[in-house]
Parts: sequence; structure tokens; C-alpha cells
Amino acid sequence: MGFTMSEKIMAMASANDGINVHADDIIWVRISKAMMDDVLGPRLEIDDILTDLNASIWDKDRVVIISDHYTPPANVNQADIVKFTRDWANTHQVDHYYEFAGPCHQVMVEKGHVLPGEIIVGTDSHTCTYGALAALGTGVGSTEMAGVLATGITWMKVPRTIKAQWHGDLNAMVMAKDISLKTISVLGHAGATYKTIEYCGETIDSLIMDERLCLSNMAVEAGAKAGLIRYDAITAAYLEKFGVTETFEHINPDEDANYETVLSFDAQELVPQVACPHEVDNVKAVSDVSHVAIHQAYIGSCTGGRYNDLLAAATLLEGKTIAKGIRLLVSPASKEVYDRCLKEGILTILADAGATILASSCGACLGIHSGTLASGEVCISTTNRNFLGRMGSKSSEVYLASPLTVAASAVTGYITDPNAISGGIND
Ligand SMILES: CC(C)[C@H](C(=O)O)[C@@H](O)C(=O)O
Ligand code: SF4
Repeated sequence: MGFTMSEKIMAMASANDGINVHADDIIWVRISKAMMDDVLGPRLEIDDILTDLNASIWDKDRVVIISDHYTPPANVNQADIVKFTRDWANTHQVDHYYEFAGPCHQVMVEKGHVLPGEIIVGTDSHTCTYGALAALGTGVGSTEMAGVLATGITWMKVPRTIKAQWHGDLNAMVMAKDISLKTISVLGHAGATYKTIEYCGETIDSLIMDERLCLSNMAVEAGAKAGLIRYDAITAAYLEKFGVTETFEHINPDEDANYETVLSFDAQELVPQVACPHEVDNVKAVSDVSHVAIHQAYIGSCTGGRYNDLLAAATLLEGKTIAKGIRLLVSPASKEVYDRCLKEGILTILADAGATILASSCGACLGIHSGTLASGEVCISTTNRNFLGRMGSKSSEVYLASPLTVAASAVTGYITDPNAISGGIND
């Protein structure tokens, strides 16, 4: 019997130095990188625990701290948290500190902090994003993080794996977000709890890295520990800019690996999807909810604010104007994405269509600043969560969709299938 990606990666990182490990084994693993954000990072128990233990950071070069949720701060409390985080990084000589760089997961990948085969823990549930680069990223709580900071190791149960294979070419106006929502609708929001989802098949093989990152990012919305995509030429090309020449085929799954479940999807049957309030697995075809009027459309976050997302939206919106009374907010997923889109005129196209361009931040995604929803308002968003009150008032509603669907909806003021908008990217 062969091995899944999780089994291979965890065997390499295991304290027993590469002996075989199997799903359900509980093992000690060496951590390659530890990422902390400003919400659950140093400001919580971490500082106290390290002080109590009289411990210092096991390897400062492997620690990355990113202030992203509370930047730019909306009030004194948020400003104080960012200040604490910045000062802590300084005092503990953590050089990999970022602020105003964008949501942590995009920053991690685009600054070269993620390599295939690594085990990366982060104080944020969407740390599973790194699975797009064939790294086993997973979220941990602050107490667990304190242990990792002190020792560089942690214990984990080796996850069982669900293989989600997608075959065939995607239809026009269908994106990775639609693949993700469809898969989660089948699994259910807890269907992959403590499991790995391995996305594979020729549909996934042909996705560019921005799209793969969206897919892995959302794995935790089915409860998954990790959302892995095999290492291939697209991964290698992405890593080239960081000077990575090593190859990582050895962490790809064996043909005869032991999967708990195998799901098979036909990409040709996939139409634009939307997750309706208030669960990510409450998924319908966009055309089934086209009567729903919106107040706000949001393109941003570590899920749907990457270069390709803004490009897709701009291509659809070029020469068009958003509906009267609708707010279209765009927060590029990082400063790097912002700068590239600025340079290439993508932000101008979006702004000309009526979009307001915001700083690269988590703000609106979790309703803490820069786009918070009022009572009774409806938002369609490229983000990853539509829980009750997620983006603001408890009486607001969030629909999750691809950037193309969000852009199309901004044009009409109703949830709209991008295929219904002329001048779309495949015209
Ligand atoms: C606030 C933070 C800890 C949280 C997470 O863990 O994911 C946030 O980023 C989110 O998306 O809900
Ligand atoms: S952008 Fe949204 S999902 Fe991503 S880390 Fe920030 S709050 Fe969480």
C-alpha cells in the first residue's frame, strides 16, 4: 500500500526521521515555519507562556509575524494590538515581520516563506492555503503556538485523506472558487474534519497558482486539516522567483495510496456557484438565486483578492458601470497584488466602473473595518465565510462567489451569473 501526501510529508517531518507513518498515527513533527497574525498572535497567551517557561524562540528565521486583520487600524484598540505585535516582533528579533503587506496567507506565499513538503502552523484557520504549494499548512491556537515557538515541534494525528478528483475543462466563467464551493457542498461544512483534502485530476492540474491557492484556502470550510495539491511544473515555476531549484516529486501521492473516500467531479457539469447565508455548504447555482438584490459587492481577501481575481473582474467590468446605489469594494490580497494591478491599469478599470479601491487588509472579510455591513444589508463576496454576522450586522447576509460572479452582480445589482453579462472575458 502506498502513501498519501500527508503521510509522506509527516513522515519526513517526524521525530523518528522519515519512518513510515499512517493515517491516525499520533506523532511528533518538526515545524518548518510558524506564522502568527495580529489576532491570535503574540498578544494573547503566547507572551505569558514563553515568559513563564523562561523560553526563547527556537529558530527566529522560521517565524513570520504579519499584522493584517487590524491594519489600517479603525480604532485605538486595533492600533494598540498592531503596536503590541510590532513591538513584540522587534523585541524578539523576528525579522520576518510584515505590516500593511496584506492578509497573512498571501504574504506568506508571495514572500517565499512556503516550500513544498514543509509543515507550517499558523494562528489562523486558513493556514491550509499553503497546500496549493504542496505544503502541509494548518491552523493552531495560541497555546499550541507558544509550544511550537519554544520547541520547534508539536504533536499531530496524521490525517486521513479525501481525494477530490476533478476531470475535464472548466466552462466559461467558472473559476476555482466554484470548484471549491461545489466540493464543500458535497462534503458538508464538517465533512472533512481533521482530514486532508487532496485535490487532483486534470482540471486541478491545469489551474494556475492563484486559482490553486483559492482552492486550498477554502479546505478548512469543510473542516479539513489541510487542502493539498500535488507538486508539479506550475508549483516549480511559482517557486523559481525565490531561487528554489530543488524538486519535490517525492511528496506526491502514490497511485495505490490509502484514501478514506474518493470523490469524482465532472468540470463540464460545473456552472457558477454561490454559497448562500449562513453556511459555506449552503451552495446553489448562481442562476437559482438571481432574484436576490445586493447592497455591496466585495472582491478581496486571502481567498479571492489575488491578481487573477482582480484581472478577471476587470476584464468583465471594462467599459461597464456598476448599478446605481451598489457599493463595489476591492481590496487586493497584498501590497504586491495592489502594485501590480496599479501598474497594469487593472485598478483604473475597476475604479472607472465605480469600484472603491481599499488597502490590502482583512478588514471587510471579517467585518471589523473598511466595508462593515449595516443591518439588513446583503453582500456578495469573494471571501471564504458567510457565517451569521461575519461581515457586520447579525441581520446582514453574505453570499460567497467567484470574482466573476461578484463583478457581474455589481453590474446588475442582483446576484448574477457572469455568463449573463455581455463583454465577459470569453467574448
Ligand atoms: C481572526 C482569525 C483568527 C480568523 C481565522 O482563524 O481564520 C480569521 O482570519 C478568519 O478568517 O476568520
Ligand atoms: S482575509 Fe479573511 S479569511 Fe483571510 S486571514 Fe484575513 S480575515 Fe481570515
